Amino acid sequence: MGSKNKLKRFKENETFTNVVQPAREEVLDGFEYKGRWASFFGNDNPIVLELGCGKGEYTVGLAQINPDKNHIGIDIKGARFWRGAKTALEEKLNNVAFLRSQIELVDHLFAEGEVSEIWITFPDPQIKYKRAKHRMTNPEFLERYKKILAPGGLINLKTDSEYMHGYTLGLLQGLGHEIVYANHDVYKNEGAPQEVLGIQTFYENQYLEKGKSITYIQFRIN
Ligand SMILES: C[S@@+](CC[C@H](N)C(=O)[O-])C[C@H]1O[C@@H](n2cnc3c(N)ncnc32)[C@H](O)[C@@H]1O
Repeated sequence: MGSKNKLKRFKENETFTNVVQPAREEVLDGFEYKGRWASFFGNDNPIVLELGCGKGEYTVGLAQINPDKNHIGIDIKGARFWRGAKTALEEKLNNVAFLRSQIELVDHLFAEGEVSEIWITFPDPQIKYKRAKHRMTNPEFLERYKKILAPGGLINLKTDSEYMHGYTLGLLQGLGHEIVYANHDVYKNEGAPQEVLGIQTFYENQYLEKGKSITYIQFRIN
């Protein structure tokens, strides 16, 4: 995408009522919506997050299926989620928001137990050992998710990366967390839920064109 187009999207994001773009300091000093997301949406429906949402396909797709839940896509790249935010406004989906922030700050963005479910869609697997701290299912991230999830809250990981799939399964088993469901090729092996089969992301479509298998894990943190 050209820089002119990006600038246009950044400008438009500022006018979108469903986009929240706090400065890092605001988040660290006591974020206005932490513990108050119900006031943002005007109801206290369950909150579902998509972390590293890119263009926000899951945020919009799940919001269409579940109008009685509030969906928030988080990404640091505003020019990407501009797409999802615009679609949600055009379709008058008032249960959608996009939040521009670092996922590392997620426990500053939401209060304890404020989130009912998390989707992690096609994260960069960060295979190199030095990059492990950025892997979105590493133990530090799981601790952050645990803080903000309500009791029994679910985490969903959908990825093309065999590495990320295997790493996460091994970690969950080792730490004694509950693996609710796992499938290493969702379009081939029967049993994956409709939410997994019926929504495809931008990155997913690229992997599907290359004939890659798509994997899925649903789990709970103990
Ligand atoms: C590989 S892309 C996947 C995007 C989308 N989920 C999809 O499937 O098309 C990963 C996304 O995560 C975002 N991301 C990666 N690390 C992040 C972080 N620490 N905080 C916020 N966003 C992050 C990137 O900006 C990028 O949009």
